[in-house]
Order: sequence, then structure tokens, then C-alpha cells
Amino acid sequence: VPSKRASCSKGRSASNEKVGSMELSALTFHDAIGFSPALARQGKFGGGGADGSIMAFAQIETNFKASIGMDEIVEEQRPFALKHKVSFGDFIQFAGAVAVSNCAGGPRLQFLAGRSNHSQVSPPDLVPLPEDPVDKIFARMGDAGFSPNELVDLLASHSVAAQDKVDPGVHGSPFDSTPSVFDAQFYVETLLNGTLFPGNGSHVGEAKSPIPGEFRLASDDLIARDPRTACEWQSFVTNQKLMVQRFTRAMAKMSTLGNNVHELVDCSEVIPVPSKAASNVAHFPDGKTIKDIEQSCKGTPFPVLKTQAGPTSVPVV
Ligand code: HEM
Ligand SMILES: [Ca+2]
Ligand SMILES: [Ca+2]
Repeated sequence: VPSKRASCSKGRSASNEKVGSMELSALTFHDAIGFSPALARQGKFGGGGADGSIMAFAQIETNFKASIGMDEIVEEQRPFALKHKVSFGDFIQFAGAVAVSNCAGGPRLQFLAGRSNHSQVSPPDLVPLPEDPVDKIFARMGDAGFSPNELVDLLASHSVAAQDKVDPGVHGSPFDSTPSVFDAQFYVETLLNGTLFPGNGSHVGEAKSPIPGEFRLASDDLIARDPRTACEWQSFVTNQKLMVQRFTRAMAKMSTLGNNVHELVDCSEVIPVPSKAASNVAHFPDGKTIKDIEQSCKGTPFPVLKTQAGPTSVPVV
């Protein structure tokens, strides 16, 4: 599963590119979330979910605002799906599971095979945007069958992710200081008081970040602080095991949206076993303490964490 970006990389493909792109993990979401029972109830086509439509109809779906720029990764992956005679829907979820397994500390996700290779183009506007109001995001995810807390669970993927398009001036700026480790740093760092924009001023969908080089999406900023989700968010800060379990469960649901799981075959053994993270204890970045935390979960104090010794450098990925 070759690809360009390798925030978590393991080995190289035949074309000598690093393996393990997190763009692949984002693709699992952009394909699957094209699924709306609400549209179906109005007698319209609601989308087929994790059906490969973003690869089958790339010219249309990668022009949807939230998926602009994904054409590159789709075009890069399509020949592999064709060569191995795998349906586009299966291939996208397979590649995403492999990508996550390349991150230290990541889960070995379930992979079910057997999605049909017939799909229709997804309706527009089903993928959330970082500038969307939080009520709109929760409603959209709710329509697809996810509670607000399950969205928090899925957002563990932003622990190994970076942005290119919200502010192209700081291409590759990650959402936490450890973008090659699937850890709870994302859930800690998003709760720190934002003080700066890593690039040149603010952009649509951007919130202030606490550390130079780190990028905070407006949606992550709001979801971290919303009373409906703040406690689930904070619960992962000292419990990476729970974070991985909840993410795994939510991904099993997301990766099969629109499919009948009883018709799929469990091929999880083809997904590599991830390496362990060097540490599974989250910390405050250099210079930050509990005083910088915007305590958002009412009733449960923010856990005690140590401050990292030495400078926190945020890598470009
Ligand atoms: C409220 C829901 C979400 C919003 C608004 C959102 C928004 C975004 C945005 C704006 C980016 C940066 C894209 C760019 O500039 O290149 C991004 C990156 C990413 N997102 Fe999300 N996201 C959401 C949920 C998810 C979910 C559910 C997953 C996976 C399960 C996911 C996985 C990723 C990954 C892996 C990246 C990094 C892509 C890369 O490195 O190229 N996101 N997200
Ligand atoms: Ca789809
Ligand atoms: Ca991380």
C-alpha cells in the first residue's frame, strides 16, 4: 500500500515510496460517511457508505469541498485495487487499516472483505468540514449512526494526522506533537489554551494552537470543549487502552456502513500487528502545565500529567 505522506512509515514500496500514509486513513472516512438514512427517508439516494464510491466516482466526489485534493491518493491506489481484483470499497478499508497499523501504538483494526464493487456517486455535503458548527457535525454524524462520543472515538485518527489544505502555507503541520505515534497526546494538546496560528494568521476551519508548528482544527477545538463530548475526550488522556478500544469499535462500524456485515468475511489476519508505542503515558508539552488546560469535563478533574523535559519539537509530516 504505497503512498506519498508517511507520518507513520514502515518500509518502502516497489516504487521506493514510504509505506503507511495517513491520507489512506482519512479516505476510509470520506468514502464511508457518504451515507445518509435521512436522505433515504425523503425518497432520495442517501449514498452507499463504505462502498468505494470515492474511487469509482473520483472526479465527482474528490471535488466535494471536504475531499478536494484526495484525487491524488485515490488515483495512486486505484491500480492496486484493479490489479488485485479487489473491490474499491474493500481496498480503501484494507489500505486504511494497514496505514493505522503502521503507527506505533496503533490498533490492529478488523478488516472485513466482500463489499460489492457496484456503487453510485455519493450525494454532496455529507463529509463534515472543520468550519462546521458543532451541532451540524453532531447531526451529520448522528444521521450516519454515530453518537457524539463515537465521533470523539473516531477522532483518535487525528493523533496521527496533519493538514495541507486549511492553511497551505504550513503544509504538513500535524494535529499533535507526535504524528507518528497513535497516542493520547492529541486529546491533551487540543485542550490546551490556544495561543498562536502556526502559519500566517487565521484560516477558515482553523483554531489557535498551543505550540508553534502544531495545527488545530476548529472542529477539534469545539468537540474537545463541548459539554456533550468533553468527558469522553478527557477520559482518553490517561487511558490509551480505552482510546484504542473505542477507536477500534467505532472503526468497525464506520468501515462497514451501508454493508451487511453478515455477508462480509473476516480477513483481519492480513492486517499487520502494530509496534508498541515507546510510552503510553501522555504528557504536557514543554512549558505547559495544568494551568494551560481548558477544563471542559464538568465534575471530573483533569488528570495529573508530567511536563515533558526539554523542548517539544513538532515535526512536519
Ligand atoms: C468532524 C469530523 C472531521 C472533520 C471536520 C475532519 C477534518 C479534517 C481536516 C480538515 C483535515 C486536514 C485535511 C488537509 O488539510 O489536508 C483532516 C485530516 C485527517 N483526518 Fe479528519 N476530520 C474529521 C474526522 C475524521 C475521521 C472520522 C477520520 C478517520 C477515521 C479522520 C482522519 C483524518 C486523517 C488520517 C487526516 C490526515 C490526512 C493526511 O495526513 O493527509 N478524520 N481531517
Ligand atoms: Ca462511499
Ligand atoms: Ca500522536
